[in-house]
Amino acid sequence: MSSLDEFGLIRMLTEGKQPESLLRAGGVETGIGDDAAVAEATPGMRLVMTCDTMNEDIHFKRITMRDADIGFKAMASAVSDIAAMGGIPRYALISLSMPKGTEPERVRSIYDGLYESAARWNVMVVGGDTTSCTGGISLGVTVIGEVEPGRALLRSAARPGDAVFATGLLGRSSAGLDLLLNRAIPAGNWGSFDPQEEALVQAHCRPEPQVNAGRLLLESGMCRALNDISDGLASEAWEVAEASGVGIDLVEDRIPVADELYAYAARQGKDPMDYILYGGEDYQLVGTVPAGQALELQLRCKAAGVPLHIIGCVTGEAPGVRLVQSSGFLLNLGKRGYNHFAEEGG
Ligand SMILES: Nc1ncnc2c1ncn2[C@@H]1O[C@H](COP(=O)(O)OP(=O)(O)O)[C@@H](O)[C@H]1O
Ligand SMILES: Cc1ncc(C[n+]2csc(CCOP(=O)(O)OP(=O)(O)O)c2C)c(N)n1
Ligand SMILES: [Mg+2]
Ligand SMILES: [Mg+2]
Ligand SMILES: [Mg+2]
Repeated sequence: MSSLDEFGLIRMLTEGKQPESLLRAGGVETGIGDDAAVAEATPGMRLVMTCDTMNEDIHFKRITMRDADIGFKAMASAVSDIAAMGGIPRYALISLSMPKGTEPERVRSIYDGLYESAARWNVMVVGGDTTSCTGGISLGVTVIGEVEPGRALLRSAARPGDAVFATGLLGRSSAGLDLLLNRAIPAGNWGSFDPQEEALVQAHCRPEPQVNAGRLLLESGMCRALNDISDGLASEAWEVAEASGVGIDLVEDRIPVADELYAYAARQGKDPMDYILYGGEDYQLVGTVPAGQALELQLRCKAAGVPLHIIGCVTGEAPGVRLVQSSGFLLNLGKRGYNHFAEEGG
């Protein structure tokens, strides 16, 4: 980072990435360059606010993600929390910390990915903060969005008798991570993955937050609770169960397993459910709908091209999550998922 000072660096990373006309159309009055950003709030809407951080060696390593993927995924994971509220993402602030001596090319690529992700979900990057640090790279993304008053989809809204659903396929990101860690080839030089492996790697490096699904679920008026899956299905279902004061039964035979996950898990001698329940970083949504409306919601989602799988039900049991196994055995699932402060790290 020798040839650039902090301000030159910020300019290099952000200048011209989102043209003035786009920012204006997106509601930005004052963007990057002043003490703070000023942007429009849609009259009558509420703000939805969230942040997520990606740290080197915790969320990514040189062998697991290309630099552009890091930026893409940092934005995607924050947008996912807006999606999980049924909100519309609008603005983002980026907090970048990196060790002195980081190659400018590296951060430039991270920002390419960040802006690619921002464009995808129509998010205006309005500011941030850049600092040096002693560890690895850290990228924090704050996203501000909007939602109709009183309509946000909360973890606490599940009721006994609801059906439990998940959008899309789970466990693939975690299997992709497993694959990348086992191969231990520097990111960008992979080259040798077969198409099924490539799909797992893609799920890990380029997750797709379910913004359209979240909006559809809110607008349907049928969805009760909603949560995004960052730490694994078991952990996120537990969050809904505890916040709502209900039990959740997941039915193993109803949880879809992607072909590529099935094949990879079989090769590893592992159960695909381990990736699905405890892996995380899928950024799909898990939620509940009154059972009598589940089919209607499913049809409405299908018509909009949003997959919705009914994977279980909400019970009046004490808060907890159980798996109805294919054998019929009822297994109590631990709160286990990715845990930053677990002894073994995760
Ligand atoms: N350091 C913190 N200070 C204040 N609030 C926090 C902090 N970390 C997390 N939270 C809040 O705690 C809640 C749960 O956070 P987290 O588990 O990270 O959410 P998610 O998994 O959906 O990203 C959120 O409301 C989040 O804003
Ligand atoms: C090198 C590496 N090791 C392990 C993981 C797995 N991992 C790291 S953080 C995480 C959970 C999601 O991150 P978190 O910061 O907890 O997101 P949040 O729940 O706050 O959205 C997972 C599964 C990874 N992505 N990369
Ligand atoms: Mg978090
Ligand atoms: Mg979340
Ligand atoms: Mg999150």
